[in-house]
Amino acid sequence: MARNDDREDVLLPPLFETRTAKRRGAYKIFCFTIFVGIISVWLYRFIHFPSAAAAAGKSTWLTISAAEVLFGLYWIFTQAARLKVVYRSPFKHRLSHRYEEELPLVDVFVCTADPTLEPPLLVIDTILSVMSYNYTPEKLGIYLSDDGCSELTFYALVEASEFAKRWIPFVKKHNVEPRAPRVYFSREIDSDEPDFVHEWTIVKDLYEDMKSRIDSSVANGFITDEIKDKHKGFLEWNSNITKNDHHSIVQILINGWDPQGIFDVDGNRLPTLVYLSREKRRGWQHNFKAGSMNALIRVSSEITNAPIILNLDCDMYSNDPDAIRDALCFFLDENQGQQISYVQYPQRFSNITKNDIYANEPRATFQIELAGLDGFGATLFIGTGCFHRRESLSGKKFSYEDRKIESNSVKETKKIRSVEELELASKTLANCSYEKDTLWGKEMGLVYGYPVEDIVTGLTIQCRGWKPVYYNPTKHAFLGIAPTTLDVALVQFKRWSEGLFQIFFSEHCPFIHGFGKIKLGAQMGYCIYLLWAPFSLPILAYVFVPALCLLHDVPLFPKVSSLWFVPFAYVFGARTACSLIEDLISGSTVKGWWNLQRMWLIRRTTSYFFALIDTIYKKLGLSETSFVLTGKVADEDLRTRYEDEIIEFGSSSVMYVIIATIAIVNLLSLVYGVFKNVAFFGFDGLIGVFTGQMIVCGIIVSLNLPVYEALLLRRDKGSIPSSVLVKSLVITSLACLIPMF
Ligand SMILES: O=c1ccn([C@@H]2O[C@H](COP(=O)(O)OP(=O)(O)O[C@H]3O[C@H](CO)[C@@H](O)[C@H](O)[C@H]3O)[C@@H](O)[C@H]2O)c(=O)[nH]1
Ligand SMILES: [Mn+2]
Repeated sequence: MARNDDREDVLLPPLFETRTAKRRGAYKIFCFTIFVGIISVWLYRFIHFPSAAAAAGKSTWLTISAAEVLFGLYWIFTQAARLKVVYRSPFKHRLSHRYEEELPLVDVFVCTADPTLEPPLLVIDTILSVMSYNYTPEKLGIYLSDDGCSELTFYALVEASEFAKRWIPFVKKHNVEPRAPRVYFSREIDSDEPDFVHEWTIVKDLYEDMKSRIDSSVANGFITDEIKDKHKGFLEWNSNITKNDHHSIVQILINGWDPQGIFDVDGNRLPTLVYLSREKRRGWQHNFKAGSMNALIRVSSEITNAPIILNLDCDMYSNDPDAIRDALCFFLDENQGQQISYVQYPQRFSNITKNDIYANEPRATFQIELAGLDGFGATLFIGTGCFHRRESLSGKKFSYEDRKIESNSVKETKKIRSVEELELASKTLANCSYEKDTLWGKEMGLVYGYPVEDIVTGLTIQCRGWKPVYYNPTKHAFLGIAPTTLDVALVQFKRWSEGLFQIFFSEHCPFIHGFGKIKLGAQMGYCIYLLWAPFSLPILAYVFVPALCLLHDVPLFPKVSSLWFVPFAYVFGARTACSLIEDLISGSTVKGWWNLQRMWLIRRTTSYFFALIDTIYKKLGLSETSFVLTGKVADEDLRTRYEDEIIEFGSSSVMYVIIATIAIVNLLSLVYGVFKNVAFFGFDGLIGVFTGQMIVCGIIVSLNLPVYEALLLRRDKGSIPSSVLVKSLVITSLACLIPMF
């Protein structure tokens, strides 16, 4: 990104603006009142510690007090992310005006790993959407990394490179969106102008033809010889190749700089398009997505070497053809741009239902928390939808001195080397042995050793002095596919919470690694996420202890008439109201908020808890890090239920046993508590010494209504199998026998 030094930088209006959220003063006062409430709760627990003669047991009291102390501390962390919320807005017209001719090269990395879970058609939809950016094609390099080493995926990419010749001129001429053909053609035609309709029909037919060719290859599971003859790339595959054992494959499908190269039907150039499948061998660590990103960084440096890199998961199509320009406003801003290492967009999805049944798009997190971390210069890197400065991704420390080294021209060597030479040279860079005894995965590229390579990499980049930014535009820049079953959603959260907790427990712990390098607020902000797994314990305590104590007539909370009841009620009420308001102003619905509360309860008691256990296992060396891929396809029957917002259980996962047990224990206690207390004391019983526990059970029961339904009423494939019901009834009976002391 060469800067023209003749320009009077200081006089130029900035390319982006940063606004700090207003009314933070009032919020701080409100926070303070909650804080006082929390302290009072702690104080109550301390002062009223049961004496030997008291009805309440010491251990239960201790457990619940510990849970409350942890909740309070966690709440403090969440407030760190709310102290300085900032919003960014780029000015892309200024960018075009000032830099149009000298805009930098941009490389786009798309990662895929499995042709079944991530169907090739889905992958090329993403590829085609980024190929059609409103950006000079010569300046775009698109790379697909295929960790599945699948001939089918490669074939789909070959087809896409052909289809692009028709697709790109069509979308650019008519300015249609979204530029992902699968999504675009699944919608109604958006104009009745004859010329357009004509062209639309032609392109759609081409798309349908391509789709059926790809679909039938996928259905066959192999590529016919007739197809194989059409591209030399297929020669790379032989019968010995498996997903986990194969040589490096690099195929440059479109060489965007070759004068005799490939042009679209209007005679315009097409972006460079490269297929990569890094070498895999038994006995070598492949490091999941981080490994593939690092291979991409090296291979692309040999071919296009763009100073800016956009990285996307294979299901994240580009929904805004101008997204590159928005992002460049940050990097090219004369005053602040130099220190910006990456521009992260929130992870949005195309298949979210109105009330987001699995809470896949946590609105307040996107709108407030991540923006709050940005305020501390600690924007999280969340793995996809992120523009990077190649330098910062390659391990460089930020310094003001050597800031003018970036280039915006195609690597000189590239122009004199043939495609074959380039392919040969880059293959070596994707070999297993290449990284041996190097700093890759440690100080260079994405960091290895964690299933959440993104968060830890972002943290190390910040610790090297860079200041990433978070940008949350109204028009979603990228749209992915969110899990549509509870199982998949919970497994995903298990991977995340496990990976996050591993970071906390490693040399990369923000308090250690970030000490003196990032702000304290940022370190605390990171912990909101890194501590998900251990925070399953206080929640588990809170869903079981009050309920079981109620069953055993052991009181845990102050009487309603006591003054001590006030802090409990206030902290709970104020926090609930606050989270509801935050979600509503961030665009959620009341039902969406309620669904989020249910998902929090479920995740914390299942995914996070299992993650905690597995982390301990790993620390003891009993198991290895794994990466369970998130499925991106759903069958018809399931899709209808998803669209109707009915939770899909449909397996007998142990996680469901926990969910069902919690639901049953609390229902039982609530019924017992209400009957017993009303029977003895009438209305006074309802507002007596057990009120607090009845409220806790009541809330858990109401969050679990869909669980009872799935356990008892539903008969569809998504209901909870009766084996789960039986197991949880057994556990419930045992739990009820535990003495509460
Ligand atoms: O060995 C692997 C495993 C995964 N992937 C790719 O990584 C991406 C993310 O995998 P997915 O199964 O979709 O996981 P998600 O939970 O949806 O991913 C989120 O969480 C990951 C970290 O756990 C981040 O890497 C992702 O960017 C982020 O979207 C996909 O494109 C995969 O193809 C690889 O390339 N190689
Ligand atoms: Mn994903």
